[in-house]
Amino acid sequence: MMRGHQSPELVVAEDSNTARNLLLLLAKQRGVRAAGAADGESAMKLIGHETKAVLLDLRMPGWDGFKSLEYMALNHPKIPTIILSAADQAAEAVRALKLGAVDYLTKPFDPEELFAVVFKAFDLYRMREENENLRDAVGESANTEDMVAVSPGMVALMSKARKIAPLDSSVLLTGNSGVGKGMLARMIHSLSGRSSRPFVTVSCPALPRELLESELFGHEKGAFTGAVKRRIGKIESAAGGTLFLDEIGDLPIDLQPKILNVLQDRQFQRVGGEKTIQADVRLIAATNIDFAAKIKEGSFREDLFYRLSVIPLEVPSLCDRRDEIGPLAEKILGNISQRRNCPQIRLSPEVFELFQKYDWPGNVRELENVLERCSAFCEEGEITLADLPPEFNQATSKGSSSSAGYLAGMPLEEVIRAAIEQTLELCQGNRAETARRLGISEKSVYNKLKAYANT
Ligand SMILES: Nc1ncnc2c1ncn2[C@@H]1O[C@H](COP(=O)(O)OP(=O)(O)OP(=O)(O)O)[C@@H](O)[C@H]1O
Repeated sequence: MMRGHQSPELVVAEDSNTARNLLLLLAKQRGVRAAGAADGESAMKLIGHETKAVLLDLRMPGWDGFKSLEYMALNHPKIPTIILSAADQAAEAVRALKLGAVDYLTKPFDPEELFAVVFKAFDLYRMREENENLRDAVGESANTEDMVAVSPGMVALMSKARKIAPLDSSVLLTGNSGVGKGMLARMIHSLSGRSSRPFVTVSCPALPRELLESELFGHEKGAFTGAVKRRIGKIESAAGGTLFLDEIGDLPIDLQPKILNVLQDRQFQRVGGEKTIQADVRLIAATNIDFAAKIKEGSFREDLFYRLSVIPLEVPSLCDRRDEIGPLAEKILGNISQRRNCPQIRLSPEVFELFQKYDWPGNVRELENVLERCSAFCEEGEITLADLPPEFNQATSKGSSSSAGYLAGMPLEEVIRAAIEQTLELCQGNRAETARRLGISEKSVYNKLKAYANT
């Protein structure tokens, strides 16, 4: 039964009274506590502690879907938003997805399909919450023992990291995607004098420019449309601790002087604010790109690069430390087994050998994903060749650790499709990251996927 003080699990923003009332009725029939409003702004006010998803019409009087999405990204980033769009609004729906909506449904919708999407969004919300709790827990406990380091390169890196951890200088971590830069940053923080204060991460490509600026520096009430209350940015919330700027190469050029100011003068201003605020953070930045090219083309300031890289540390790719694949796999499988409360899952000798030969372009993250997936299917606690994903077998069965051998003779379109689909999987469905890694536009990724969906 709905109690007065409980906030809705589902908020519906839809200007058509008939459609809104129908949605609320359908929700009630499924035991979902829902509330609705006819415009975005009123709907946003209904969001409470128990809200796990928002259904958002795109065209509404007052705050439309886009304005509401921006508000959600700023104020309720964990709550998934599902777009309700008319059949002729496909382009707008895509824009909404880019602004962070998780899915979109075209009207008229099938109630079963609609609620399947809503329940998936509830699951996603729970997952985001769990991840956040997990991250907080890991943040507290990250220490040298969590990080596997047995290869000479990693042992040397860890020893350097331990030495520089207590200093307050900024650190630039370089290395390919998934090598462990984020983990190393946490470790440096946990070994520093700032360890009892927050470790705060900001991923530069994850947000559009305006949202990123507000995420970093915060904003004053009324600074821009949607800024309905003052917001404290990540630099401020990391006070006394460490700010980890992931993928710093994607920091927009016009935000770079503001970060330079934080590094040089240890101060900044909130967006729309006049007060100068002291920035008490240690900066650790990470990148997987070649800065020389970015500086040359003028998209990254050289002075900022030098300020950031007072201490440069390079994390080697997994294929350059193959002796670490075994210990890493064991550690990851240990974590999985512990989480599932089952005996330690092992690799069969054949899989172990194959793992040593494989190139691991997605590095430790790919190893984690493969193990996570295989251990869900494996029987009797051992991962065998049959449990491996097909593309993994394909890539290695030709006796070559590089994929070039099996690509030869394949129709180009299939190669492109495989590259897009596998990169998307590697990036856990993140289209923007997929586009970035493949060096194509996000629109091209979207168009290709749309075309593949019809074949
Ligand atoms: N040496 C290691 N020991 C144990 N786990 C590791 C190690 N290196 C990486 N991992 C794990 O691999 C995953 C990827 O690591 P992380 O996110 O730190 O990589 P990254 O280099 O920051 O990636 P990206 O550039 O894509 O952000 C994480 O789940 C991390 O816990």
